[in-house]
Amino acid sequence: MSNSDFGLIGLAVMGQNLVLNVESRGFQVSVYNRTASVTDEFTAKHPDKKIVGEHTLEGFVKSLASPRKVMIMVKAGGPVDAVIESLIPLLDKGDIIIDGGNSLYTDTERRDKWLGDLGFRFIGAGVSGGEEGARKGPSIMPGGPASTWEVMKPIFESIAAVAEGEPCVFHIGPGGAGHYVKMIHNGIEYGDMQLICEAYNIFKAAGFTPEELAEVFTEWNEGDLESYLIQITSKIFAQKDPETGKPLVDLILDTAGQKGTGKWTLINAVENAVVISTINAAVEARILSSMKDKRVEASKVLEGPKAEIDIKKKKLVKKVHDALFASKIISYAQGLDLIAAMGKEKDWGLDLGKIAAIWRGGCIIRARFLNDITDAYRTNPQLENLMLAPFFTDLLNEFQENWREVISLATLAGIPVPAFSASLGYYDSYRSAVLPANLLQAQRDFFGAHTYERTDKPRGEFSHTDWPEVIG
Ligand SMILES: NC(=O)C1=CN([C@@H]2O[C@H](COP(=O)(O)OP(=O)(O)OC[C@H]3O[C@@H](n4cnc5c(N)ncnc54)[C@H](OP(=O)(O)O)[C@@H]3O)[C@@H](O)[C@H]2O)C=CC1
Ligand SMILES: O=C(CO)[C@H](O)[C@H](O)COP(=O)(O)O
Repeated sequence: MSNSDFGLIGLAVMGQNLVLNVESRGFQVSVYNRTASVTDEFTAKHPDKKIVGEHTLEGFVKSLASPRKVMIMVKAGGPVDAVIESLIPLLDKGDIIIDGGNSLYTDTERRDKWLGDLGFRFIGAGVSGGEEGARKGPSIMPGGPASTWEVMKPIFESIAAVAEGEPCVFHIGPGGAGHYVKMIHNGIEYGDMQLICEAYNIFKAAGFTPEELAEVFTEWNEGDLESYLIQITSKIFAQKDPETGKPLVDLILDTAGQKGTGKWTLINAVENAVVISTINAAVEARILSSMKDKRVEASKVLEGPKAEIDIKKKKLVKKVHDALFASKIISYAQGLDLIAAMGKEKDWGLDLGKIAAIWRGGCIIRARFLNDITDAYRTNPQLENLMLAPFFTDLLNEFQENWREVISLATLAGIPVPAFSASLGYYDSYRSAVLPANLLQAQRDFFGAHTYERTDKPRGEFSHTDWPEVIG
């Protein structure tokens, strides 16, 4: 048998499906998994495919054509380093290692330097699309040297999703840029998911059944909210539990898991002094959801109104649609703002139009409105904030009344809407020519002589006041 064009290590959900995808494009693929039985089961399931299963890393490396292209799809963190360390003695200079997992971008930068110094080539590529995307065409966000990308381009372009005739992959930038953009993609994913959950909670309080919600989300998916997450949500509401015949969603415990990309996004936002309040609220909502026992105890003593919303269902659907869409625009505005800030800070030369374009297909956040985001940045690559692109300004102006009403209705009924509220708070703050920070500056000057600028003096000229003494 000839040597394989591509090798993949880590045959869990993502790895297996990526292998099948690569193989289906005409490449021969060698595979290796730490637990050998997984390799055997996988190759036995696909006897007619050009897939070579290996039980040892030595055999795996030997089975690859030069320069070797080895993709690692294992758990992020220590396992990636462990696999790289085992590969180093077996590879030749010039061979290419691709980490396709959800690695923290700073780890990718460390690995980029480590492997580069040893003469290997390294690509840190975010891959999005879950099981189905990996199999049929994910969105891929590769970072690393442009020359290494050129070698990988034919394979990556052939396996990626296609949106509007364009492959959902391009060279994002050097070093950790690809994994960084994937991290923000996931932060935005958290925001999208939480906003949908808040809409669901409001609908529940208005008496919608899961069957009715399946219809609402199906209808939404045929309009301007069309997206993968809205689509799967409609399917979730329609799903019955085979054991009980009840809607499955009603039987799932309300405690959310998270693997870290949302938290990393928040840390990075704080480091860059960029507001991502919608994503922040989404991460915190997952944390609060996981405190199930504490919430159950608190629900017995802390009072609030009955969670009931009394409004005609059809009217509510339109209002919640507007609140959801407006909040979603804010979430993307914030995520893209963070990418722009970090891109500048790191001098990565990031292209927001191209990034939005590769999120239009394959990935979890794929959505019809990413076409409009792509257009907005292609029209004006220097766009200050997505909210200020005329298309989105018009939508926000149209939606803002219903958005406020939904948040008021929810708040008066004691229904938590942290991501809706955080989004509106950002919108209202951003559009306020005057904020109450004058008082804040006075407070800072009062207790710490931090000085302040005055409205009647030029910017950059700082004043201080001898405030009255307050301590005894
Ligand atoms: N699942 C998803 O929807 C998505 C996942 N990702 C990312 O892709 C990567 C793979 O994800 P997924 O397919 O879900 O698999 P998991 O993250 O569950 O990882 C399981 C794989 O990692 C291997 N592994 C774990 N520890 C080690 C180690 N110390 N040495 C060698 N191999 C090890 C396992 O081997 P063994 O069988 O021997 O245990 C198995 O092949 C992760 O980084 C994930 O975050 C990205 C996008 C979507
Ligand atoms: O990267 C992904 C999707 O894009 C993975 O599914 C990831 O695990 C999602 O994050 P979390 O597990 O924290 O919800």
